[in-house]
Amino acid sequence: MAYDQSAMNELHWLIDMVQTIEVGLVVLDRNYDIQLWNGFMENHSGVSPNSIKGSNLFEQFDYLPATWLKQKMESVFLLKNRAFISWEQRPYVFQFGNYRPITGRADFMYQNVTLLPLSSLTGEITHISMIIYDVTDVAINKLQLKAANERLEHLSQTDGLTQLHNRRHWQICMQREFDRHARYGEPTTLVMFDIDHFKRINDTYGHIAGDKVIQHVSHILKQSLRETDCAGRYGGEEFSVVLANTDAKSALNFADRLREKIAASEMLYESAKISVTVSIGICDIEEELENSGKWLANADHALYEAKQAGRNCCRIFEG
Ligand SMILES: Nc1nc2c(ncn2[C@@H]2O[C@H](COP(=O)(O)OP(=O)(O)OP(=O)(O)O)[C@@H](O)[C@H]2O)c(=O)[nH]1
Repeated sequence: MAYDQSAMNELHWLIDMVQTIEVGLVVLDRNYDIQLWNGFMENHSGVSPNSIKGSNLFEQFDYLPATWLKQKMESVFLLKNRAFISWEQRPYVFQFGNYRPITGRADFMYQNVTLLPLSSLTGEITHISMIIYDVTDVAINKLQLKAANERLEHLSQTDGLTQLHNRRHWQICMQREFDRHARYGEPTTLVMFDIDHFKRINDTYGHIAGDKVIQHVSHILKQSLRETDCAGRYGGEEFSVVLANTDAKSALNFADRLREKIAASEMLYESAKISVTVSIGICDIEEELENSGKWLANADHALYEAKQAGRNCCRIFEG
């Protein structure tokens, strides 16, 4: 008798805990009809256990990804194994609002869900249980950390003045294109250019005007690029571009168009109209090129020749 009493007590406590625990508990039968719906589910869905018991889960919540979820549930019935749904795979299964004040930034509750086979007294799997965990805090923290890391990564790769790749990151891209050429042999060309007599701009109009000219030139450069081109600010007023799938002749077309666009444009600074020109060096990858450093040096040499030839012109490196 005393044993019965204690067992009854235990059962009572368990039911109480199931009702009040801060985790969602749902039991479904073989037809996905709801057999148990605890307090957590009631609080977040607004639907009481009495009104939902016996109704079909997928009819009750028609937004549920039925095909996908049924497939997972069938495998739980069949293989008698647990299955997990992580918020990273699917942010939520049940569309519940997020009421937590600390994570007010999320509009919905992120969830991890476990599907658990429930066996009858004969050992048959007749039901499954869904256990729904609110992981909004963890998810938001992780997403914020990821976003912050992405911002930091972008900052560490980007030149602040022009928003082009900075020198270090551009060199990594350039090396990648050099290696790609070694593997696939596609024509790849390096273009380096430098603003002519830039010192005079600084001396005449001041450093701020000089900075604006650098931004102006990089803006025109960005407009001229294709998706696959990799452009960077190599140094103060020196820019570098790797043109993928482009031979020296096509690169010369690109470079001449860019040069003409820059020469034809004007930048307004205070009441002054500032025009600049650029000199451009071009070098494609030849078979005898030992490394990317030599490629860069050759393009730089071609740029030097363009300067020597009177500036505002392009030169292709001739070995
Ligand atoms: N405003 C500004 N000036 C810079 C920046 N980086 C480098 N410079 C200046 O750019 C000038 C480069 O001058 P030089 O290398 O002599 O070349 P240049 O006057 O352009 O002459 P050429 O290249 O021979 O046509 C220097 O005066 C640098 O101080 C920058 O970020 N902003």
